Amino acid sequence: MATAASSGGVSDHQYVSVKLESSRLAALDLAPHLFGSHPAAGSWDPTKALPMERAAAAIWELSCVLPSRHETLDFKLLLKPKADSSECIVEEGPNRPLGCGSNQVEMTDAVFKLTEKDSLECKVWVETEMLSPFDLAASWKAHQENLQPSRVRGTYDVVMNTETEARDENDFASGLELDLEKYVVPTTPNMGSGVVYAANLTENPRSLLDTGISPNNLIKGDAPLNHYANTKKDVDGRHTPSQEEQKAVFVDRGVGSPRFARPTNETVSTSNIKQDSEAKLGMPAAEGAVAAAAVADQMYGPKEDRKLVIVLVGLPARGKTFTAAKLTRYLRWLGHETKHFNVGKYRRLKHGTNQTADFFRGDNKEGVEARNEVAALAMEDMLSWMEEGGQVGICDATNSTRSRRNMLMKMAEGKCKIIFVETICNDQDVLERNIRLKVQQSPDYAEQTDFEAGVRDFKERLAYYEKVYEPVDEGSYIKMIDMVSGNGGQLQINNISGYLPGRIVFFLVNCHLTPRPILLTRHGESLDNVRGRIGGDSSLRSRRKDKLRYRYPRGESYLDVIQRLEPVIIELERQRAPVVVIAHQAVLRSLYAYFADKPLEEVPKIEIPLHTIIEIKMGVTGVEEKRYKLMDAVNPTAEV
Ligand SMILES: Nc1ncnc2c1ncn2[C@@H]1O[C@H](COP(=O)(O)OP(=O)(O)OP(=O)(O)O)[C@@H](O)[C@H]1O
Ligand SMILES: O=P(O)(O)OC[C@H]1O[C@](O)(CO)[C@@H](O)[C@@H]1O
Repeated sequence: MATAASSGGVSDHQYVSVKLESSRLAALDLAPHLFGSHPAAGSWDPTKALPMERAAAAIWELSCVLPSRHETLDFKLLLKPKADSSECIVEEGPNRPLGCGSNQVEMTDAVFKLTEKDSLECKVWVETEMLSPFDLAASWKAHQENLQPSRVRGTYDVVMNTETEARDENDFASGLELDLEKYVVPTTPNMGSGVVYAANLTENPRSLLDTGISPNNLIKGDAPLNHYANTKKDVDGRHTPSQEEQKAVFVDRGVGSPRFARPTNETVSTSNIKQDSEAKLGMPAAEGAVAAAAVADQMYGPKEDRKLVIVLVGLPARGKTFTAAKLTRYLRWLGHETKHFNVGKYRRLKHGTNQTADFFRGDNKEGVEARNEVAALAMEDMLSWMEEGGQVGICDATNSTRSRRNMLMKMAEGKCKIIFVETICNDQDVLERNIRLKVQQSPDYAEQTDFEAGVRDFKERLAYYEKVYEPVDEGSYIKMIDMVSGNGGQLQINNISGYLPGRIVFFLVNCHLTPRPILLTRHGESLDNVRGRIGGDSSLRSRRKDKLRYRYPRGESYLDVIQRLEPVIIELERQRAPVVVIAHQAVLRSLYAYFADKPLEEVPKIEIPLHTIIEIKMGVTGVEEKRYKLMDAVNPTAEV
């Protein structure tokens, strides 16, 4: 089993997307345009400015593909009255430069002077991303065929390098004859059908659910992430979740009511809790040399060190749930029984989804009690699960006061070790983007029809939290400070020791949010592939009984391969440029399982077809997948 990984190189074309948001613009009958120094952007001639497409009620966008090694381009936005486009209003301030190079998202305001007394402020996002060869090929082909604006990533794009139409044999783009869009194949609902709101995928609150109903029917973990992307229900295209979806999960027992007894009739599936002797001893399910270190720690450490609780800390919209979900995926992939308990999910279940900012006020005694109560319930559920064999529990809430953290520490005393992971972000642009994402995605705002009112409410909630926030300086902690601002940020650690905490620190220090594709593909079809043979002692098929753990004589099991690939996953997380991984199926299955969050037992069965490219897109909302099938395999049914 071998891995060949290379980064970047194939195409250094740059995809640029400019988005403008204004709730006033449509009513003013003004159409936003972009013009700039490049001939394709009108060479500063307003009459040749490029119109932006209306993407939503208050959003306009334009995307373009810039050639490799382009000169710095300057541009500006301008507004043209729909009735008389000769009178245009150019945005105030200096030109906006578009440099050549890295992936980044930038958010600034554009100010247009409508009259002497009236100015219009619009939010503007400029996102640049190194372009995958597939998107480039599709765009190039469409441009060649139609000489029309084509679509890349779902938005219209303009190909800027029109003057280089004369074909050059050495030019990558001109040599591509493949329209990869037509090779796109449907993918599994797991990653392929869009990103899912991460908090929905966390543990179902067992202590809050009535008996006799499957929790999976109650909380729809696969609900699409963006309310606005759903069936049009109102002017902004917001999706209002069905009453059933919201109400079925709502079991209101009143603020400050006594704790509920845990249902005697267990309704939560515990099938994935290991019942074998290994689990009872608190041993990790993972095998191989790396996991041996964890086993040693667990055998010789004090009892409470055998179980680990990671308590997230931070103001709202700081990436706590995002970080918790990522850590959960990583630890599970390494074979550690890990569960993510999101207190927001408990809160929504017990108190409904329509709480206003007032509920989160630090001086709202009832609200504080209610929040403490659901946090305690989540912690209790986590500790019970740990007694049943769980190894790492992740408690995801703001946990923003010392008294809340004391309560959690008391509950965990003598049972498990606690590490606080605090996410701090002071970058106003990142925060603004996060807040807007939250209002788009969170079930808290699913019924709010006025997007800006939702943003205001969330900002008010945030301000209440800021008033009482006490950063962590107690116990064992990892502080992630401005890790996504683009400048690298910093990680501060205090009182961290042991194998697993060490791995967690190393993982977190390598994670970032820069959008980039990771391309997975198998080697070319071999004669053995055609014959359906995998060589060696493959007919031993002991292997058939337990393909995940079976270790070939002098060889490896899938679990061994996963352990061996751990540094590759860290490297894929660390890289900011596109990466292509060409490898054998077992290696790709193991890597893919990480990104798609597949349970270990499924790894040996994951289908990684020949002649297919799996594009994994990592970005600010999580992981998405797209597949391209380039041709059929000679023997597609051959098991390898
Ligand atoms: N370390 C980080 N710092 C800032 N933003 C981050 C970080 N990690 C992820 N993000 C971004 O923050 C966005 C919002 O994250 P998330 O929903 O996890 O916030 P949260 O802190 O859990 O908020 P809340 O407390 O309101 O539930 C994510 O979509 C992601 O783009
Ligand atoms: O009770 P705490 O610690 O504020 O944290 C839980 C709360 O955090 C939030 O994520 C803040 O936005 C809410 O969804 C949730 O109710």
